[in-house]
Amino acid sequence: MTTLVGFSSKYGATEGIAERIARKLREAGQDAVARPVASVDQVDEYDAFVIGSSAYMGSWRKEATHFVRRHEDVIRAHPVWLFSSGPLGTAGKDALGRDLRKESEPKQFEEFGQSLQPRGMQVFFGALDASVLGRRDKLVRRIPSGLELLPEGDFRDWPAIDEWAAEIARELSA
Ligand SMILES: Cc1cc2nc3c(=O)[nH]c(=O)nc-3n(C[C@H](O)[C@H](O)[C@H](O)COP(=O)(O)O)c2cc1C
Repeated sequence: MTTLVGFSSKYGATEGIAERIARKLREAGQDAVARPVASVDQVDEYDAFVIGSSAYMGSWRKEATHFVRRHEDVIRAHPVWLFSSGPLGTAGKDALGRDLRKESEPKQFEEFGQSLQPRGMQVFFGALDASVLGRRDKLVRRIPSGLELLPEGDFRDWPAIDEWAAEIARELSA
């Protein structure tokens, strides 16, 4: 039984999360590989799916959305979990006191929550290195409150990621 941890990552933060999940699954005795979704053509060889993308402007990256839509019939016939990497900073709540991870759910969680009936959908804090951002992303950070919403740093919560991977491993071996 092989699990695909398929990811879309613009600057590497989500790739790191996907690699970590795959490693934790392997350490728990599961066969798991992390692959960029853009490099996966055939999904028939996988028996379970963990699919994740970073979120930009409230949305998963296009290649992740297209991947899921293209392989929806196969994916939904197997155990599936979705994750998104996005919110930045150390606060758990936004300026209005709302749960930041809940507010950072990409719109795809609603669509694929319905179509795939995933066993879990999880938002993880992400990472941002301003020095590697493309021109447009740099400009977005310059809009009013852009720097506040998109602070620089690595906010990935490894214990939370490990715990989620352990939960998946437990379900897969049940
Ligand atoms: C221009 C820009 C827009 C962003 N928009 C969002 C967003 O709407 N929601 C969110 O949760 N994170 C947002 N982020 C944060 C990224 O999703 C986060 O840095 C993520 O971990 C990057 O992962 P990647 O390197 O794998 O692409 C944004 C970051 C940038 C630079």
